[in-house]
Amino acid sequence: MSSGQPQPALFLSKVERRYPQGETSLEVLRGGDLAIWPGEMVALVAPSGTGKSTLLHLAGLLEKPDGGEIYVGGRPTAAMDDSERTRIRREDLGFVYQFHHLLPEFSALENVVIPQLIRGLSKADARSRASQLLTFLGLGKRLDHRPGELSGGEQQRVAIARAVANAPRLLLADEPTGNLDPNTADRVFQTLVAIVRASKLAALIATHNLELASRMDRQVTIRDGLIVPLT
Ligand SMILES: Nc1ncnc2c1ncn2[C@@H]1O[C@H](COP(=O)(O)OP(=O)(O)OP(=O)(O)O)[C@@H](O)[C@H]1O
Repeated sequence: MSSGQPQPALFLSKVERRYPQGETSLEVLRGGDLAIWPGEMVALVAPSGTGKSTLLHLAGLLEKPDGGEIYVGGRPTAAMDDSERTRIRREDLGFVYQFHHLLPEFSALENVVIPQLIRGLSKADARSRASQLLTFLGLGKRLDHRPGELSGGEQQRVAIARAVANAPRLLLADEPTGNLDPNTADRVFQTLVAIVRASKLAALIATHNLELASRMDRQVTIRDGLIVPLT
């Protein structure tokens, strides 16, 4: 892919992934394509065991495909070494998981500041951005609370702020509200959509919740190892 042209935030091209299974192998992805453009929110809705986590791990450069290529912002990643992949993960990708994985001994604000310091921002700029993001997500009065002093929905909103703090190209989320009760899930999901829209990010969000998925621009599934529109 050439630079200069508009590029998808993420392009999985003919991606293959198989796992050894006894003397044969289990083909989870068999050459699927998926392009996600800047500003686009795509839901990944697929039955258990069809390869959602595998796909998210590949898109997050946590695993390498057995075939095909993964482009992030137009850059091919298959031949990159580990340090380059780590840099892309830190600078271009944001992650939200079902369980928030916040640092328990640090405040909400510090949890959002730390990734920005690792990225090289000044402490003052990082604190100002963290405070803005958390306020946008409705946590302006909770900045100094530690995760253990926050509700589940509040913790997940801190995790969302942390994921977008470095202005990634692409947000990857695996069941981001799967651990919350339906009302809290709905509210957290609304804030997730709001912040992705406000930041004009691209997002790939795996969810079992069809109602939440329907609020995104596009829904895809995995069928027979290929990534296809959900119908
Ligand atoms: N490291 C591995 N080694 C062997 N098989 C694996 C490995 N990881 C996943 N698999 C298999 O690949 C298939 C896809 O797994 P994956 O975790 O991607 O599914 P999923 O759609 O995310 O499922 P769920 O919704 O239940 O989390 C499953 O059959 C799983 O057993």
